[in-house]
Amino acid sequence: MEEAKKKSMPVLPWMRSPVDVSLFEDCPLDHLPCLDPRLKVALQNMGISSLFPVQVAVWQETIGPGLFERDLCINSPTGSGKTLSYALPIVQTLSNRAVRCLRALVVLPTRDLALQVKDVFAAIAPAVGLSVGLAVGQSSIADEISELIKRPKLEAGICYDPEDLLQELQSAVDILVATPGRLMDHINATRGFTLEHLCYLVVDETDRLLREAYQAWLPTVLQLTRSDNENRFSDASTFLPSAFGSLKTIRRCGVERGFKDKPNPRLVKMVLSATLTQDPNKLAQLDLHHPLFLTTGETRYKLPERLESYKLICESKLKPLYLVALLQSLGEEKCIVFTSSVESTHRLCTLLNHFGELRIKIKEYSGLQRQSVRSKTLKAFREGKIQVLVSSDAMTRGMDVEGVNNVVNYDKPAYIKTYIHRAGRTARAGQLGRCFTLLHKDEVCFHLDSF
Ligand SMILES: Nc1ncnc2c1ncn2[C@@H]1O[C@H](COP(=O)(O)OP(=O)(O)OP(=O)(O)O)[C@@H](O)[C@H]1O
Repeated sequence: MEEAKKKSMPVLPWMRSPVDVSLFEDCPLDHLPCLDPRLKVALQNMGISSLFPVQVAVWQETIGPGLFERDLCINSPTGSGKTLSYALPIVQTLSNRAVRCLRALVVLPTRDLALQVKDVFAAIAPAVGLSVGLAVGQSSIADEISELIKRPKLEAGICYDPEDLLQELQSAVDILVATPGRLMDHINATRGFTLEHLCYLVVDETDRLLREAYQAWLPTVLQLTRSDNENRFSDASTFLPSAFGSLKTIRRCGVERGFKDKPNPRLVKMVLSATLTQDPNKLAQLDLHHPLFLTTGETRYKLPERLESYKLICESKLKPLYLVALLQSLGEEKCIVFTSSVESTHRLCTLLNHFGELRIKIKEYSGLQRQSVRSKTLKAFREGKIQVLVSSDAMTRGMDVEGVNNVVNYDKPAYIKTYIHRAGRTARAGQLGRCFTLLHKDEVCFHLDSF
């Protein structure tokens, strides 16, 4: 037991004395210190009357006594409300900005997740006069640029000297939610796109984003947001883009834009996941400043409180029949069935749709499909027009669909982390949920509770 505990002990010293989020309780909005009344109304309009524990803990480290002095590493279960935990303090802090420029950047691994997070910001930011943009490649790059960059003189019908153009371009957004690919497109080629004034960088689903280098987006962003005295430009030339549309984005020391006499603040980083890596090499890429680790309880990963996990043991060849019987018993409840590959997703979905007894709508959702098809399916699932989604792991991370009561692992997840993210599509926000895993008797040693 002691051995096991030692083994799971993080290597990094600052990870060994975390803030335990499980010691926090829900906090009614009326009792939340310093909450801007306009944001309180916006939250109430979203149906939120109190903050969840992770949101209260992060509030303390940002708006509360912590005052954003440390970078935050947040490891909190799926569905525990991590999105609002960073969105709310960022919006509240930026609410007193005097001049619009890009001050917060949130990076997510997929377009659907970015859209979801943008919706959360969009529900609160306008209440305090802030504007939120999206850079995910959903529309053409030209359309995206016109959403993100403003040309004041042109708008006012005034002719301008092309030489002055760069000076005149301004950000049309205060907060940008982006996927790494499109972010790099703007960094490389969009005139007037600058990270010069960035104050907050959020890396959501950190462990997934750190696995993928995506044109060196992270070192590029870190380099572009370093202040002059830290900036060794020659070192950067190894990865900085050649076209380099954002040469001007190198952060300057000096006065913060719109705040007279206030020095440019340090870039604050917030990194989050339900399965946050503890690997020092991976975390080193984030170049964290005096980081504070927030986690829930003593175990490394935690499942949602109200998740019920079941193992269904059957012979491999009978799996489809077991699944049909299970789906029949679940009636019209929303359910996501996970398979191990895009090919088996397609096969299983086709098969299920041939079972006449299943009087529910079943659709496939996988990485093999075009984004537009996936988005349409997801919308129909959200609206309850589809009851069952058969999905590959494209769906496992972060997706938040209301009313998903059941998750089925048709194929056993290869890793505990995969189990956590799949199961976490249900039992969100304190709701009840069930996760069924179909196993062959030789696979029963797969311990769902071994973490
Ligand atoms: N304070 C709150 N009160 C009620 N509902 C909330 C609150 N905060 C968040 N929610 C809801 O909880 C759900 C889960 O939130 P969110 O998607 O941020 O979870 P998460 O921790 O990021 O999960 P994952 O790790 O799966 O990405 C969302 O539907 C959100 O609207």
